[in-house]
Amino acid sequence: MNFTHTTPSSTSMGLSSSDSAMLEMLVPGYTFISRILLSYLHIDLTLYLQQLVVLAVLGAALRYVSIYITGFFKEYLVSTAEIRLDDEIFNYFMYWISRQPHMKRTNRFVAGVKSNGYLSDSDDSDNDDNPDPTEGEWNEPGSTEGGESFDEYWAKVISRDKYKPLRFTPSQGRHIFWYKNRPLMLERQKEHTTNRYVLINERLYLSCLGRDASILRDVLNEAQQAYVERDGNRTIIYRGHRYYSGGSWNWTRCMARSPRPLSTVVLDPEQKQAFLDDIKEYLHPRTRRWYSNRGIPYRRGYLLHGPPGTGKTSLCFAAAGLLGLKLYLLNLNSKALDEDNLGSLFSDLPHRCIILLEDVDTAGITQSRGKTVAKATTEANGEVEIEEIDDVTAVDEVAKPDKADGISLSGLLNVIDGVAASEGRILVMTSNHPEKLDAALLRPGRVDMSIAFGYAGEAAIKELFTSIYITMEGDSPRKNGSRRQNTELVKNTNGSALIPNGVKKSPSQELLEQAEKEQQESFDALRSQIAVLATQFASVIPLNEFTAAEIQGYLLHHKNTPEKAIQGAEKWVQSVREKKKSREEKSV
Ligand SMILES: Nc1ncnc2c1ncn2[C@@H]1O[C@H](COP(=O)(O)OP(=O)(O)OP(=O)(O)O)[C@@H](O)[C@H]1O
Repeated sequence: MNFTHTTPSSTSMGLSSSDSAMLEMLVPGYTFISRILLSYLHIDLTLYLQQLVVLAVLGAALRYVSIYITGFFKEYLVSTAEIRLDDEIFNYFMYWISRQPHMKRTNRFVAGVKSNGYLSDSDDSDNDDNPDPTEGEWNEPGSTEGGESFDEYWAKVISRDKYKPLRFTPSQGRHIFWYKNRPLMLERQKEHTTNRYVLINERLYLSCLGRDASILRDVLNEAQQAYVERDGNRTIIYRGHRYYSGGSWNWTRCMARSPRPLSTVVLDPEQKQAFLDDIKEYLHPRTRRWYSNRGIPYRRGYLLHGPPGTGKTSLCFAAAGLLGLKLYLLNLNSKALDEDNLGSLFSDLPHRCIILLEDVDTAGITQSRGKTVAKATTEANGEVEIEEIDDVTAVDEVAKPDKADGISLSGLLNVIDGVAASEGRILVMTSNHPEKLDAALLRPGRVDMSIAFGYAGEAAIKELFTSIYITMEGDSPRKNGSRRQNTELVKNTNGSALIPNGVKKSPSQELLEQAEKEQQESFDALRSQIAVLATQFASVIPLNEFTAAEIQGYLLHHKNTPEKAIQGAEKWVQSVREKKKSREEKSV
């Protein structure tokens, strides 16, 4: 007797195992489906084998052709711009697109209270990057606009703060929208990453039909313009930062703040002017040429030194605002920052900017590079005097032990002015103890100018007092609203409808002149009154003992009552002295 062993998957269906394997390859799941159909519905797929094979081959061919055509289309008939999350353009584009009318109509969007989502953890509606919409909105009781009490105003602000403005950006996937009568496609893609520290990484692809990508550049330029216009004249601050442990460091925009007028920084006017003139001279185009003609690296460094709270950071910030420069902050104390990252941060700096390294003496870079070191001491005139010393132990009390992590002195020196160091930037270092710094860090080329900030002398005390009590543009009137009335007058008389044609000097013009004169007189009277009070205040405060920050802090307690500030000054001096003494005793 002849037995032939058959299996359902081969002979019963008339298929060899190689045929099944081929079908399985063309139609994944074929074997499973055919068995189910045979068992439950008694449909034998092998009867339709020819048709099935033709269909499968056709399907595979179609898939291949469609991939090829899509690839061809993408490569030759479509232009695409890629936008990466770690670049500022991502913010520009998200800001721009969230304000486009089609974002109101789309049914697939990401809703959020931040415009960018990830780039900056502090870039939300609560910080300075988004101007407060309620700023200057309060109408005092009795004002012509219809006043409200502070409590009413505050209740309004608080209830508005509960609702952060919502922003809508396109969700993951493809979106078609129209720009200048042309269809554009935006694809938002989440990046797959194996790094467990990276929570989100994504890219945008902006495409248009045709090989001419100028429309994409137009969109991106417009996005940048919208973003930059929003900043106005505010000073943009970046900080060196990394997204996740082990990742690379980048400059992240952290806020945009109203510029600080240089006049509000109390410092010897000559020093202030010298600092500003020096920066301006450095930024002048002829200086760059001058440097390059002589082969001198085009770099400038400043050291601002003095006790805490004497205005070092304020001066740097005011200079950035005045010159419209971006400010880059970097904390050298971070153990996670290594020399490679420091180098790449410096090389990523734009050509014109201020990079501020605060408190360099605390950054663990105080150890010397070699055997011959120098001891830096601050002279009475504020200059940092450098004295060469052969023995390393001579500065032992200021030298920290080698750090396992972070930046070494030679690492810092290399990025500041090594062969690969960037050019064009303004480096500002601040220090509370310049005498602790290695002479190598202070030598010309690295520090070209040093400015000493000291405790407040008589002129500084008077200036601080005056700056608190003088009425400035934008201040609300403190009493009876006389300033506001004057402003109203200016507004009304400026209106063209109030000045009849052909009349040289209308009654309203005369009124305006009269009001301006009165305003000037009352301003002069106020100024001289404040000058007298400032002299009284300066006579009570011991000279060269308190920092500007301390004096300012005290005056802020009496910001509407200068007389009270003078009366309480002596008591305040005593209490601060006692606090300092007890702090010193504790630290000994
Ligand atoms: N010379 C000054 N003129 C005007 N304001 C000052 C001055 N010094 C300090 N202040 C005020 O004190 C505060 C602290 O000032 P700032 O941060 O500039 O001091 P700093 O010298 O940089 O201090 P630190 O060494 O601690 O960084 C600020 O609010 C600033 O307005």
